[in-house]
Amino acid sequence: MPGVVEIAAEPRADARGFFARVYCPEEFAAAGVSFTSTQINLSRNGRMYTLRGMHWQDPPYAEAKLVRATRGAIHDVVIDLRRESPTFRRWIARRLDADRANALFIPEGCAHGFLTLEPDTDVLYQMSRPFVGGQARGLRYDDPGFAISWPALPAVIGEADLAWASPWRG
Ligand SMILES: Cc1cn([C@H]2C[C@H](O)[C@@H](COP(=O)(O)OP(=O)(O)O[C@H]3O[C@@H](C)C(=O)[C@@H](O)[C@H]3O)O2)c(=O)[nH]c1=O
Repeated sequence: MPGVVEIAAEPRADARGFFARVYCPEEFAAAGVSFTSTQINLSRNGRMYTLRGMHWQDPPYAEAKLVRATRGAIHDVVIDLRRESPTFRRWIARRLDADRANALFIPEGCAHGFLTLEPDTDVLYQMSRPFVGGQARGLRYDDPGFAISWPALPAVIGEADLAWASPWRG
């Protein structure tokens, strides 16, 4: 999907564990990803199969984000909502886990959501712009127009995420 990039860390392991650089704007730019973060958000998810999504914001509040699990693991999903994109309306999924320290860069114009794959999973987002309330847009994780294949049904999901209009007619 154009502009969506999985970032693999290069952990240097020793007797203590590992060390990995996980965010480097210069290296990202060299790989064609223009991204600097202004805010960092953390969500804690107690139960396995907690679902959050599918979220985005429209211009002028559109956000790019760099997402990772810092504890546990997630099944991370991106839907391309950019009309000019060759993958408009398609979705992709990646497993992100704390042990591998991998991350997904999600550009503006894409919906994002995840399902936790372990209990007590923490998800860290680096955001391209400061949060502006009241601008959240969303569609249902099970919207028939997208038919996302999830590894399990959600055990926990917020009321707001169940209330998005379905099917999405954006
Ligand atoms: C997203 C966000 C929420 N909030 C507030 C609003 C609300 O009171 C509380 C919880 O917000 P939400 O219910 O929207 O949180 P959540 O459902 O976890 O929203 C997140 O979902 C994932 C899938 C994303 O991609 C994120 O960008 C974000 O949209 O935190 C902030 O203060 N800053 C923020 O950046």
